[in-house]
Amino acid sequence: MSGIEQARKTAENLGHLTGFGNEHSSEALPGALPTGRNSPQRAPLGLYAEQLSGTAFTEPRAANRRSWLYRIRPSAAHPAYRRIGNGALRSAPFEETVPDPNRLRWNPLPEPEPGTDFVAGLWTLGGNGDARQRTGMAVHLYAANRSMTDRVFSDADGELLIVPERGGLLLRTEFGLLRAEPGHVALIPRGVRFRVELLDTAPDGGQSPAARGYVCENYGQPFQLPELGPIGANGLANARDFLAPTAAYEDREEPVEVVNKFCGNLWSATYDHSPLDVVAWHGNHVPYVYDLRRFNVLGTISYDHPDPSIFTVLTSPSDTPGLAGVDFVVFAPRWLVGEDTFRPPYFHRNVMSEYMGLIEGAYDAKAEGFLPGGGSLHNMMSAHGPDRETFDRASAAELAPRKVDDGLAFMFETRWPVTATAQAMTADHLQKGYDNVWQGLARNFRAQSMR
Ligand SMILES: O=C(O)Cc1cc(O)ccc1O
Ligand SMILES: [Fe+2]
Repeated sequence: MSGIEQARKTAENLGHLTGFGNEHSSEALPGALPTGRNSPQRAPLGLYAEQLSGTAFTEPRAANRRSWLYRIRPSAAHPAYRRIGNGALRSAPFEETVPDPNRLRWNPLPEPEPGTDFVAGLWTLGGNGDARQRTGMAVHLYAANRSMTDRVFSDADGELLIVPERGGLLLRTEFGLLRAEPGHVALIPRGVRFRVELLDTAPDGGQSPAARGYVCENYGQPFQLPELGPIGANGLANARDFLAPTAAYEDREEPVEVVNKFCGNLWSATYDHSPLDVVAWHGNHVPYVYDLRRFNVLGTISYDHPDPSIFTVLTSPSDTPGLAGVDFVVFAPRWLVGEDTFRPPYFHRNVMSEYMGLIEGAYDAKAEGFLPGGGSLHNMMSAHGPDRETFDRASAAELAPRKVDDGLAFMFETRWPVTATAQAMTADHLQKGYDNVWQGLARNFRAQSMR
């Protein structure tokens, strides 16, 4: 059986625990989880107890994230970490280029070199804040053609929201296994070790595995569900649709490299066993997947185009109420029924900065040039909105109810401008002439109303 077939078979029968932010618990062997206490004098089955804290011990209950792991060896049993090359991964603070007010758009990443795994395939577009201060975010893309085998990755700098665009992923984590297909998002919390195996070959009939997508690295407060306010008790991303893994462990006494992203750099230490050796766990600092097609899209049933905050799946709050460090927003299939309304996204200038990506199909504000696997960056106050073709079409369209179901787009919307990396500004796949999509918008002004 090929690696892909094996991974597929594994991915097909995974158990899950449901619910966002729950105090989950799971054991791969009966009796592995201690009852009534976290740290018994001797943990069951000769396991080591270890707490993994994603928030300060003292943060309020509603925000507090931690898990207890019961593992074959404690994580502490490892030799020194040594620096390794960062590849195309960059980190905040982003100072390679001057923040750019221009609207920027990229085509998909070029095909990776043969033998590129998920970690080697990470390519940073830009970001903001400071990893050392646990503020801000980074936008990464990935393109991989090989499963990780004898190494695992973890990110001390932040949580990773993985948005597959091409090819399914099997995520083997300390907490168990998750499957993330295009159209799903997967979240790996800060510090959690994981290995990425690829589940698909390239769509062109190629034999080699292929995976491509986006990653929002969130240095700030963990993503949470947005408040619902007057929407009520249900809607948007429903908590029950978030799936956490059930415990599954590797008992491998052989060298496994742990690649640790720490304050912007990659460090490596080789354990003499697999650190995915957690037999039981409980807590709420856990990885999860969410199927974006489960998003309960709310919008106008009268007139006007609501602000896209209505499409927020997850938000990382800042210390200022209502101001997100970063929001993850999805443009999912939905009906448009607004009367006397310009239905696509309006022209706007926004204090927040918007990175957009496309998982499949097309996006309703752009007639051409915004491609699956590509992305656009509309930084703080940069003027953008529908391209000329979209404006002309939508201004003349007959306003019958219309289903928009030909694409799945998303946005990382962040409080601070995104400074691009040098590689992003010099990349061949940075589009030239993006400004032209707004050229030729006709002057329609008449001093006298025709109504
Ligand atoms: O396409 C964009 O720019 C994202 C976006 C979508 C929308 O519906 C309203 C505002 C906005 O920034
Ligand atoms: Fe926008």
